[in-house]
Amino acid sequence: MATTDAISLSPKIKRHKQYTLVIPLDLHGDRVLLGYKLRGFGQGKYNGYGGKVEPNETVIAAAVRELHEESGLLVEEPAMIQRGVLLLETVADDTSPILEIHVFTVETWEGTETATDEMTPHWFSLSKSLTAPTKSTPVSGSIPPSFLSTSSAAEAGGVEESQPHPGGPHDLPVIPYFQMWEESRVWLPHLLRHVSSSEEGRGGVGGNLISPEPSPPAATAASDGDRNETENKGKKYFIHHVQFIGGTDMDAVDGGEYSVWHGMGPRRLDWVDELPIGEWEGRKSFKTYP
Ligand SMILES: Nc1[nH]c(=O)nc2c1ncn2[C@H]1C[C@H](O)[C@@H](COP(=O)(O)OP(=O)(O)OP(=O)(O)O)O1
Repeated sequence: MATTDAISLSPKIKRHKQYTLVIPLDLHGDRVLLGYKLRGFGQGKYNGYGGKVEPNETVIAAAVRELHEESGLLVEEPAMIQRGVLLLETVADDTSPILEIHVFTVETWEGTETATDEMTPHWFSLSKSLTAPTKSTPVSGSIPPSFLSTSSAAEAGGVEESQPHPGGPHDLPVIPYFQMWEESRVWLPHLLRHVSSSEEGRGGVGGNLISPEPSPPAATAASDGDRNETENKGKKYFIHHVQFIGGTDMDAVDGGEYSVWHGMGPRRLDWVDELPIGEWEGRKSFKTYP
């Protein structure tokens, strides 16, 4: 509980750097699409699709553009469902901006997911990924070993289709939360449960594939906002504030270099009725937070 109450983002004037993050969901197929990042910021991690919001670009336009550039999927702006915002701050480096990452899901698109020189697409099971595994929970063995290295068909100059899973959606692996950005294991299961429970009300994800909402492990529940899950029902957006203290990611494919964006410190996850997107749209430079 202390972790959720302790945070206060820097009262100093800090630059906000805006990013987008889009997670394609195939609800009827009970699948979530993530990309394995081959280069740049977050190399060697799985993540949604996104990037920096360019000057004079809206957040939603950037989300559409980055999704297309990195995955080949084409969506219209109205199909982007805004789900929340990550406000990530590092206290390990006073000069780093606050990363303001706008999170969207999409459920309809044109085109087929395609490997690019930046991301390789991989489908994961939605219903099996509603709780973040603990460190000791084995990640499903069905992730091909080649996915765990930075070598890929894209690097070799080819285009790699996502791997077929002959047995269908039931065979898809759990999201490899420990190969994602550290705070993803907090907010992503929340988001997936939120989407799944809203879908259940509308007839269910993947027909009747969805299992009953699981109880998260008690230890993480109190500290990561799950205690409010019942009262959060009906609220549409999450805001996840995290401070990083800096550290070495021992799970990283690159062998664990020190990063100021590692070492999750104080954090809180709130669900809200409204997201002040208008307020955030113009916040690309120095502003006082909050
Ligand atoms: N801690 C974090 N948690 C998270 O979930 N996503 C993060 C994250 N830190 C960064 N990201 C995301 C935001 C964005 O989608 C992506 C980083 O974007 P990039 O640096 O690849 O931007 P661009 O695609 O604009 O870059 P270039 O193509 O290199 O110009 O990683």
